[in-house]
Amino acid sequence: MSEATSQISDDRRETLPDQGGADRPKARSVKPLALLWPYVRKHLTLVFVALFFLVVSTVAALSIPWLFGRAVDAGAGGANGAALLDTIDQYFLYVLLAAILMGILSALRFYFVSRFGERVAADLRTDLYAKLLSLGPRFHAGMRSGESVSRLTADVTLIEQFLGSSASLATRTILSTTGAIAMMLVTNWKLGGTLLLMIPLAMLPVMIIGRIIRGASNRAQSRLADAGAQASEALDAIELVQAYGQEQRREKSFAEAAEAVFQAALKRITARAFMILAVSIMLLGGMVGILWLGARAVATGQMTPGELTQMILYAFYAGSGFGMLAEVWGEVMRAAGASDRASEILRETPEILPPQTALPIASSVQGHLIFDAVDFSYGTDDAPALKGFSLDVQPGEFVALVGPSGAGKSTVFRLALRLFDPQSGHITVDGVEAPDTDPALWRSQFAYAPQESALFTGTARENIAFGAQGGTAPDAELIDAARMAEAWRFLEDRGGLDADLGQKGRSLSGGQRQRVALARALVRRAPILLLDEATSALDSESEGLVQKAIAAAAEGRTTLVIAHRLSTIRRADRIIVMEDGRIVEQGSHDALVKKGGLYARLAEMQFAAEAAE
Ligand SMILES: Nc1ncnc2c1ncn2[C@@H]1O[C@H](COP(=O)(O)OP(=O)(O)OP(=O)(O)O)[C@@H](O)[C@H]1O
Repeated sequence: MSEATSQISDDRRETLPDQGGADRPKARSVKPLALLWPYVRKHLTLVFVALFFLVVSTVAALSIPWLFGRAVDAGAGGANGAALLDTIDQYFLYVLLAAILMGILSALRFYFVSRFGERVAADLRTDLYAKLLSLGPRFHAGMRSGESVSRLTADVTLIEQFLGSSASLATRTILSTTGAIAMMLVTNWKLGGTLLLMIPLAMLPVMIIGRIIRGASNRAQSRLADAGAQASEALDAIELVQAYGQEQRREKSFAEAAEAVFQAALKRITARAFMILAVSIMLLGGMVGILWLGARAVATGQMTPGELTQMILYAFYAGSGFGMLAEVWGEVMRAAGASDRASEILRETPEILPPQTALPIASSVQGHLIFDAVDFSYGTDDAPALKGFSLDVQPGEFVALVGPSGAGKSTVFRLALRLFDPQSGHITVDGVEAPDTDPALWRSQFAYAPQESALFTGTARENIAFGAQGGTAPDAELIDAARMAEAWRFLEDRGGLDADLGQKGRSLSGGQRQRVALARALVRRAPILLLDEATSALDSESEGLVQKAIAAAAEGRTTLVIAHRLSTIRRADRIIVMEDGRIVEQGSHDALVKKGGLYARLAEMQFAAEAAE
């Protein structure tokens, strides 16, 4: 086959191991590719070097048929004996040199083009992830689960394949096809012209079948992705699946998906078989046709045998070039779709940004947290989650937030942490208003322990140090925090700070996870502690330990707890009872019980059993 095709298969092999993104939607135009320009511009030198080798290697490739033709003509040129052999040797030496040169240039081209693709992909991935991390929960809630990760991985892989392979392949194919066509016309315009008219005709069935194959491939890919998602969801919740005896149903639906993948693949295979048939017939038929027309032209003296040889070789270049362009086009459009999706994220601006001139928060912070007439709703169409919410938490005070589900307790925390900003009202720490300071500095005043004590896969050290300002702290501090949080004893048994907590901390019990999460909050040494107490029942020993840990954590800090346990609530200096986004009652446990309002009712229902123990 022609040089172009063998180079293509080399590049294809390079991209084969990573087929990520084959099921990602294509764009309708190539326009979104322009969005990659800032990344391309950063590496212009690399682009020019790659382009240089691309052009010269293509020219070298195009010279080979011509040299062949000359060699053949030299052989048929009437000279004889030693002179003929000399000429043949000479021409074949040229061909050999051109082939070696082409090999070297192609290798250099491949190196620089691929390096460029990988470079841009790495930059783009880093930027995308940084942007994703900077965007608030509102943005992430609006994204389908897994979609952000797909953009980070599958879409960037498509872009990488485009820049590191398809773009170069397309440019090279356009160059070599145009060159081959020009050379065909130069060699013999009559025969060249006839062949040129035939190429598109011959390509038509290939293109049609190619389209069918691509459609079938895409369907198979998306079926496979569906089946994969289904399988990973079930395997993730394997305990639930087995507990509910859902194995067979899950198996059946996966088997259906697997069958659908097979059916889609069968269509693709059938179309491909026809493609092989069509291509073989056309290739052989085309060759016979060229030879036939060529033989006649040589016989009538319109062409030399060398010119015929070179014509055949150029026709192969042009033919495979057309085929390749049709195939590469799909990849170009897919990459355009990928860059559209990637740039959609890059164009987003975080809701909460530092102000032009950020006010500092005094280093000797007291932890005086004030909510003043705060109104907030999550979306423009959503009912307000907080309505005229005012709360003044004194430095060192321990405040318990209680109220029915959906009352707005977690929302108070989210606003305190500036994950969202309120539509109206003010939130201040030690007199500094939230929007006047850098969000990172603002958040460094808070330590937060969520209800679902989310831990990361890794060691106790990594998980506790996650809370430290700057993300690292000496081991001694981590151990202190773990001790205070009543987590050290069980961690010590598992190897101390090096204890592997398993995937997302799953090798720990609920109560243990909570205490590690508390240790993580404690190591932060922040003046304000936000604690979302776990609702799940703990055995009385764990409960006692968690209570001790909370007491230690609250020591010397302003503490807000979304409280579900009577023991925590009793400890509170003040209980804030919320309902429907407002504070409806506040005071001490005894005073509120006496009042006989919402708190008294909640306490009766929720804490009766607990109090009885
Ligand atoms: N991300 C969100 N988008 C839209 N609405 C939300 C979002 N989070 C919470 N809400 C709504 O805001 C209101 C207050 O929710 P919030 O989570 O603050 O309640 P809560 O008192 O913490 O409840 P629970 O005790 O069940 O955790 C609810 O009506 C809830 O449906």
